[in-house]
Amino acid sequence: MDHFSYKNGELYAEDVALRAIAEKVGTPFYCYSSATLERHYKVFSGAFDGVNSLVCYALKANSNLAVIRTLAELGSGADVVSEGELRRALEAGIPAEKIVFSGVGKTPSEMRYALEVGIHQFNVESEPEVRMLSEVAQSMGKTAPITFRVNPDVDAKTHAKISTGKAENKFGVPWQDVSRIYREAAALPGIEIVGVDVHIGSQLTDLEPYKNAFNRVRELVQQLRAEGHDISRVDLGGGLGIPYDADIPPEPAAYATVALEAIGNLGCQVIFEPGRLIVGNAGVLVSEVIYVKQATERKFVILDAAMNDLIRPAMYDGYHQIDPLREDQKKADYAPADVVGPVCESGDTFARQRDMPYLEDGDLVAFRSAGAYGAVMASTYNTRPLVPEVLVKGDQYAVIRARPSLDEILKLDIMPSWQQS
Ligand SMILES: Cc1ncc(COP(=O)(O)O)c(C=O)c1O
Ligand SMILES: N[C@@H](CCCC[NH3+])C(=O)O
Repeated sequence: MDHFSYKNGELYAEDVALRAIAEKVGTPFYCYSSATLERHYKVFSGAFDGVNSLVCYALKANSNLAVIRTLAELGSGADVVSEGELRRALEAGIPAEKIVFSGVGKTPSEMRYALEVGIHQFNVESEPEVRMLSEVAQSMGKTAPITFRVNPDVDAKTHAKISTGKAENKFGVPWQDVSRIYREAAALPGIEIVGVDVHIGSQLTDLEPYKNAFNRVRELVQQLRAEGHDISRVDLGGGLGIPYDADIPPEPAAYATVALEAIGNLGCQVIFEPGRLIVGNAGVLVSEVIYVKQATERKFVILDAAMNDLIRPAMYDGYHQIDPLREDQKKADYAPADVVGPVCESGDTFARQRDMPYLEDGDLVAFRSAGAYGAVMASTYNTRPLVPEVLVKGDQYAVIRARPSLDEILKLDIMPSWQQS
């Protein structure tokens, strides 16, 4: 069931009309549905019922505290990639023992903080990193539980910018060096090896790359055990795609079958790091049409949202369905148009020559599937205030991040002494 649907001729988020939020909060804004967040989390975690598993929601997809809290209340763990995300996870109520720390560039001070709070594990991505982690842990009289993220050199068949499991990508330790790297790490005083980690990319719509990677990991676990390592956890990462356009990604249940066929009977705790799957379709970006410009070659629908608010179309040619809030407009005369924002870049284009319904100045539209990698990737480019976020639950809604004022933005800059009058 879609929690963003038309009722009484208007697009609603659960039981709240998006137009009513727009009137109070102004546009553009992100709006998330608690019911969708809950449903997605439950469908994913439910696919592993009865399995020794831990779902660590990947905060990078959407790290608003209220969103994390919604998932924390359902029992979610967290996958974090910075001290900032780690603090968010803890603040939102996710216990440290359900938090895994990923990323190729963890700094010594981030390591120290994570060791202090006692996270579940570090997913280490290189030899210099494991040596540094050992030193930091030893200096604190602790040992760091680690997996190595291994690079299985498989093609995830997704956009090049979000593919992470090929040998040419910066992620993970090279497959041919894994055995030596585990052996050397096992000898480090501040390190306790607990498992193996893999994450091959994002927005995967095909199970084949997963099958290949997970089967390679299965063999690796058996080999590492034969070499004397105590492997009790396998972290399979995230990456399962969502429907944006015509692609129909596999259901979590089918993904679970592939994962458990490969890893299920190894006697390990199986960890997952889904991001987009949980939050992607739980959010929309609502924007107002500022002008409709008829140029010689084409029609431009100019919105008040721009690439700084939602960068996926500019950065990955990402597709987002754009629907008018008024249902009668959704049914009205379609004609090709470019949908663009006000930022001074040609790349500030959300859709090119897309069949759009008839729209006029002042009309409101919603970008679908904007809950993941939307607000978190927003910037203030062109001195546009960071876009606010709203969370709906039933017939209630709350602003969960406010739009900063221009005064607040200007105050962030500091004039050097020689310029102060
Ligand atoms: C290590 C790691 N885990 C989890 C994720 C979450 O990915 P997704 O949002 O595609 O599920 C990512 C991002 O691709 C990642 O880099
Ligand atoms: N930001 C990307 C996904 C990146 C995944 C990061 N691990 C997107 O919007 O598709």
